[in-house]
Amino acid sequence: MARKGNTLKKSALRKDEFNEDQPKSGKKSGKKPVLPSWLTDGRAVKITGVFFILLALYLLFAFSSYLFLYFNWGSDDLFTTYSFRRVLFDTTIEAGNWAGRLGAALSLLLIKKGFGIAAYLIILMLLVAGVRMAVGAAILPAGKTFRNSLLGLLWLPVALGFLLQQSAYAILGGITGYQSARWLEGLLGKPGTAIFLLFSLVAILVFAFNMPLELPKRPAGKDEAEESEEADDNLQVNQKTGQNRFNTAVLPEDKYNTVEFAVKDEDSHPETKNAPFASVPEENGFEPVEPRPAEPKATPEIELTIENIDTLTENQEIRETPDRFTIDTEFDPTLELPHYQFPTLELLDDYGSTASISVQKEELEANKNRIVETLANYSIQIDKIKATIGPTVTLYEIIPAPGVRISKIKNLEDDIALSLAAMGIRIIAPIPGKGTIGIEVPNLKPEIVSMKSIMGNERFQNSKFELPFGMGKTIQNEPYIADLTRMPHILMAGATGQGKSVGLNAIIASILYKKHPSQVKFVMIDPKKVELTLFSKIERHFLAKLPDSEEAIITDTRKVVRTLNSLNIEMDNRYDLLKDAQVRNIKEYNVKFVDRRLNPLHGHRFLPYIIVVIDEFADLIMTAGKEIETPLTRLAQLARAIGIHLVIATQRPSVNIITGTIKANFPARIAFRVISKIDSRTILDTGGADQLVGRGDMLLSTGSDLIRLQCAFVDTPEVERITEFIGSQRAYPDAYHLPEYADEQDEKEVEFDPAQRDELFEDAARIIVQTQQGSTSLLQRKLKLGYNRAGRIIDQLEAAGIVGPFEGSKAREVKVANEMALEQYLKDLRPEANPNDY
Ligand SMILES: Nc1ncnc2c1ncn2[C@@H]1O[C@H](COP(=O)(O)OP(=O)(O)OP(=O)(O)O)[C@@H](O)[C@H]1O
Repeated sequence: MARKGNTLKKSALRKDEFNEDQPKSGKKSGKKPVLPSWLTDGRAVKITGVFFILLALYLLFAFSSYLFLYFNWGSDDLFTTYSFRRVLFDTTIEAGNWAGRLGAALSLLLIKKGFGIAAYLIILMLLVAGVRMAVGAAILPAGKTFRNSLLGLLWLPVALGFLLQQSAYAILGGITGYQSARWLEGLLGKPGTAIFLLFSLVAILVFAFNMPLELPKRPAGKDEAEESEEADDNLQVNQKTGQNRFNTAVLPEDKYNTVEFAVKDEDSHPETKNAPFASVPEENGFEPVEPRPAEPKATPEIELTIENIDTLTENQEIRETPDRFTIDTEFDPTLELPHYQFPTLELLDDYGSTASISVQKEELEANKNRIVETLANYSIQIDKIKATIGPTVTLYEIIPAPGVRISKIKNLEDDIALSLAAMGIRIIAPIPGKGTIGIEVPNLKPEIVSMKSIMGNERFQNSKFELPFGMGKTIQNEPYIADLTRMPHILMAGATGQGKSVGLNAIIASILYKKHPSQVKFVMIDPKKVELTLFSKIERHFLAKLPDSEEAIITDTRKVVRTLNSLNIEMDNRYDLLKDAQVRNIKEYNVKFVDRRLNPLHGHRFLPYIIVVIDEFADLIMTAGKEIETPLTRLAQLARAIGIHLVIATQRPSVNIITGTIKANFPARIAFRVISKIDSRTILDTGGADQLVGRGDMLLSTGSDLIRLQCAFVDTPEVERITEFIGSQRAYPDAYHLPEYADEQDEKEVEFDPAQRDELFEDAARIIVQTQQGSTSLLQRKLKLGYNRAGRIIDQLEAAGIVGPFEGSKAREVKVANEMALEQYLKDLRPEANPNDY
């Protein structure tokens, strides 16, 4: 929209409002300016500013000279003998002051008769105002300087007048100060005046500087002191040396292998030995070839080309990342742990050569022949087959002969799979965006994609994503690197032993390799109690927990409910901060905070990302149902903008676990091999996951795309080494604390009181002892109770010694062997049995 003339607000004092956008003439408004332009265009302001600066310098000379003369030669008091007017105009009077007669007169007025040395504050105010008006720069915040200087002009003369009244230095408080102090003394007495002055000093300091009032502390603990010293040292060291945070090796970008077969004749089947391979580099296991010239032949001869074979070598270069510290005044959250070293690639294992793509030409040929044969049986003619060899499967891309309908091939899906007789075949008809049909056939010798090859890849190392993670390799052998903030939550499913835990570890490890502990925190929920325990070593670096919780890896369902609710509070708090900062998301918020445009005194703080990892979600939903689902869904719906992301894994992808609401809020879903097509549909909304080969073979759905990946493999010893490496470094005093959340249950939980036990306590005890299963969900079912009440009863049973403590996904131990023993036990527990207790 075009800007209209003369619509900008004008102010005589604001330099920045007189900018280029200002209309050059008043033509459009048609009105004549009331004031001359030099008054309104900022020139007058500049001139006044320069005048103030020079006046400040003049007064500095005058005051200093006045005090110098006063203390060395007694005085330069012209006023005692001459009038102010005479001092100004009588040229016969000689002033000793360096600033002449006027300087002497002003000093006498402002220092001796006025405010004593507090008069220097007037110079300060003139300077601040002058510089601001002349060049638009702020040497000090103007408002605060004026306010504090005026308070100083009030307090300092009186205080000095009180303290120095009998000494030769009484002039430092000025006559005003001296007389005010006398008056106060008459009114309050000396002690009263001293108390008043002390009180007013404290009041001014609190008012002006928000001075904290606290009792003197014991000397700071060793850790704290060292930490802050180190922070300073580090800043210097790093500024000087430009030390880097990574010292890690980089692997070059992976190349992929594509093999092309061309079908020349559909009449018969090709002979493997005739396949036109050229010389074979031994280490690759197969060879680049030139396509053979198409010669008319009697057989359906197939031409094979292999494009673009490249051997990967490891650790080719050491990459240096940009300097960690810049010399400026930006807030740097990483200085909280300045010596933190990022994990190095040496902590990871290789799992054989990263280059070996071990599909042999015989295997390729055999598969190709079977595909051609099968299709020929159904009279489907094909023009060309192209094979792309991935780490686990090879994709045979078929270009049908003109006139062949894709739907025909699609209908033959099952037959083709059957005749290829291999597990893990997946047919993609057509490949989205191409007019070809894809048949994925598992390799006889699948390749393990090591985490090292992903982390060492340039794409990962140079990634500018907020929360980058390397999931594995695509069928083109390229690393798949994504940003968790864009996902923004991940739901992962797969039958037991198919690679979920490894997948979770790959995501967590990626982020540990890229992020400083101040930038990201994990909330780890592990009802199985085994998978995530390794990460407890990095509790004080990377984990977040409830303030009263001892364990940072959350295994108890009750605590999970509390933690998820607490995360909801954290989310609401963060939204308030974002609103106050007038930004839309955590990224903008942190940029503003780092630029020091948000005041920590108003509650602003650097916000780390929080990643909530849940291994075995089904267990939680089975035991706590809605209590888990409600806060979790709210997080999934709303937490993206404030930097909370969820990564959830489950063995059982059934519809009662992965409900519609949960699915709707998790657009990114990962499926490892599942048992049935129905499970595949539940997780991905399509089949395919039941056709995977297992061991990290996975499908990733991002809502629009479905990609087959081989998940990066990171083994337990590797995770141990990473956590050990991080855990052995200097840490925060504790894990990151989430806001307090107490549910009603916790309040009641404190102590078991037999008199207050639930009325179903005894029935519950009988059910548990009869079935010998200490399970909350059993009580829920049998007694038709909600989770809260069943949980409360099970706690009471634990306190009464009938069941043992919570053991994750396992049922609690039942400590009473049979019903007879229980009846006796219950009898003893009844209040009537122990009358003295009440
Ligand atoms: N990406 C991978 N590459 C190679 N092997 C893998 C990969 N992922 C998993 N495996 C193999 O499968 C085994 C089981 O994997 P994992 O523990 O991740 O399964 P899971 O799905 O978590 O099982 P559960 O649900 O029983 O915990 C691993 O010990 C490993 O041998």
